Formats: sequence, structure tokens, C-alpha cells
Amino acid sequence: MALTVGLRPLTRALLRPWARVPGAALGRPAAGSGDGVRCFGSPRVLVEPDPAAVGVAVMKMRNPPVNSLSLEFLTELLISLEKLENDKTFRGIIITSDCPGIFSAGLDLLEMYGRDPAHCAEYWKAVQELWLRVYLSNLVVIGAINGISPAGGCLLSLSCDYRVLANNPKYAIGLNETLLGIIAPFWFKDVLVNTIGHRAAERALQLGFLFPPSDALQVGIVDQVVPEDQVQSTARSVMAQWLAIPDHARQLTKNLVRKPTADRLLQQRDADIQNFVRFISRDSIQKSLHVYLEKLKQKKG
Ligand SMILES: CC/C=C\C/C=C\C/C=C/CCC/C=C/C(=O)SCCNC(=O)CCNC(=O)[C@H](O)C(C)(C)COP(=O)(O)OP(=O)(O)OC[C@H]1O[C@@H](n2cnc3c(N)ncnc32)[C@H](O)[C@@H]1OP(=O)(O)O
Repeated sequence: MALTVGLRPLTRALLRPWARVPGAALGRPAAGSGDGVRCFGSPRVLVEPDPAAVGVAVMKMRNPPVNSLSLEFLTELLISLEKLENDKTFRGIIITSDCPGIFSAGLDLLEMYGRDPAHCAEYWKAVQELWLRVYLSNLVVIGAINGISPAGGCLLSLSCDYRVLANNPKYAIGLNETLLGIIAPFWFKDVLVNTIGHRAAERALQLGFLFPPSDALQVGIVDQVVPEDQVQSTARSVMAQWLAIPDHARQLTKNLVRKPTADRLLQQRDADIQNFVRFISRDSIQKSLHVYLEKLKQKKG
């Protein structure tokens, strides 16, 4: 899937061979990777082969303070995912967070507030790309959700094949866009409907539900809820179960199930980008984003 077509110089520069990142070349321990484990990645994404599971990589999101999906962060995630897809030694990825208490705060609001249409278009293209890359990945992708996961963070989780959520009442998950005065795009909606059903999705989307773990399990937005210190080990054991299936058969089946949903976006990516730019540029929407960003600041007292 072409990554750099139509992206501006900034993003193409970020997509340059990731090995440019000091100490993060495949085979050399990246800064802070501790015991020399062979890993790679970039400033905001650390990818470590799982020492206890052959063919499994753990992708740690580390864009403090809240793993908000900025353009740079999206680009680094895309680069890491592409490298894993192209490295045939890997069959599965566990996606998790290195930011305490937060899986991902979703799309970076500052990429959509006060930005020109060209930037919004570039940003939305990267958001589309991340979803398509995860949702259609040939790898087994398991979300080890160790923090709160609103909106874009929920979409990332829903795009995994399986979701393990830590049993901490603060770690709510959901597509809460209406609480911000915006809406979830059709492909966010489609993934939620596919996961929890039409009526539950309709209600959750309109009310901007953020489901605490027990409710998230009950409605089906996550597959398992476990004590916080068992999230990674549970993700690893589920991965082993999924990797026991022959890759080719599993990949063809995943594609059979997911391609119709992905095609709805693939067939209208440019129109979706234009719709997003028109929508997000509305004065009323910019005002909503401003009010929401102010609320976040006031919350800190
Ligand atoms: C007709 C329609 C046609 C077409 C429509 C087509 C498309 C429309 C599509 C529009 C876009 C929709 C899709 C949007 C998806 C999204 O993801 S929007 C983002 C949603 N995210 C949230 O609501 C989460 C907001 N954040 C929080 O609730 C909290 O920060 C937290 C619970 C995640 C963490 O709380 P704390 O630990 O207390 O941390 P703080 O709140 O103090 O935050 C620290 C710091 O980070 C900043 N920040 C937090 N979240 C974001 C974010 N998402 N983006 C940018 N920045 C964020 C926060 O402001 C603080 O900043 P500082 O004050 O420290 O500078």
C-alpha cells in the first residue's frame, strides 16, 4: 500500500528510512531498550521482539503525555508497522502503551484545530492510512490495552484482531466524538457496528459512550478484561492461540471478513478527505474543538 503518495515533504521526510533514528536500527539496541534486546523503532514507537514468543513483536506507543495521534506519531507508527509487515520473521504484533494509564488519547486535537485545509488533508490521509494498515494487516494484531482509550484510541483498539483490557475503572474505551461536538466518520462507525452490533453502536456513538472495563466486556467492545499486571501475559497467550492457525488460512479469512468494510473507505479516500476538511474547517466545529481544549486545560486547575 503506497505510503508516501500525495504526502507533503514533511511527512515524506519522516518516512525516510527509519534507521536514521540514532541507535534504533534493526539489530542494535535502541536507546533505553535495556538488556540489549534486538529491537527497532523511533523516538515515539519502540518495537521489541517478544523474548518469550518467537515471531511476535511488542509495539510500545510512547508519545507522552497521552499518546495523542499527532502526524509525526502516526508516521512513526506507519513506518514501524510497514517494517514488521515486510519482516517475514514476524507473524504477530502486540500493540500497547508506554504512557502510564493511557493507551491513546485519540487523534491529536491540535492537528485539527486552527490548521489550514492542506494540513488537515495531509493529517486525515495519515489517519486513514493507520487504520487501513492495522485493520488489514496480515499479522495477528492484539491490543494490550493498558490505559484509557477514547475516540481514535478506541479505533486503534477496534482495528486489532483481539482486545485485552486492564481491569481499571479509569480505563474507559469508546468513540466519544459527540462529546467534543464532532462526529465519528463512517469507517469508525462501521468498525464499531461490526464489533458490538448496530443498535449498541448507534446508541454508543450518539451518546459518546466511554465504557468502563466491565461494560466494555459486556457490550463486546473488548474481548477480555484482566488484572492490570496480566494484560501483557494474557495478550501473549492469546497470540499463541491465534498463531497456531496456519497463516495463509487465517489471513484469507481475515481479509474475507474485513475487506468489504475497508473497501468502503478505499473506494472513496479522496472524497472522505475532502469531507473531513470541509467538516473540521466549519466555524462551529472549530469552536467546539476550542471549547473542548479549554476544558482539558481547566481540568488541570
Ligand atoms: C457531516 C459530516 C461529514 C464528514 C465528517 C467526516 C469526518 C469528521 C471527523 C472528525 C474527527 C473525528 C474523529 C476524532 C477522533 C478523536 O480521537 S478526537 C480526540 C478525542 N480524545 C479525547 O476526547 C481525549 C481527550 N483527553 C482526555 O480526556 C484526557 O487528556 C485523558 C483522559 C486522555 C488524560 O487525562 P490526564 O492524564 O489528566 O491528562 P491531561 O488531560 O492533563 O492531558 C495532558 C496533556 O495532553 C493534552 N491532550 C489530551 N488529549 C489530547 C488530544 N486528544 N489531543 C491533543 N492534546 C491532548 C492535554 O490538553 C494536556 O495538554 P497540556 O495542558 O499539558 O499542554
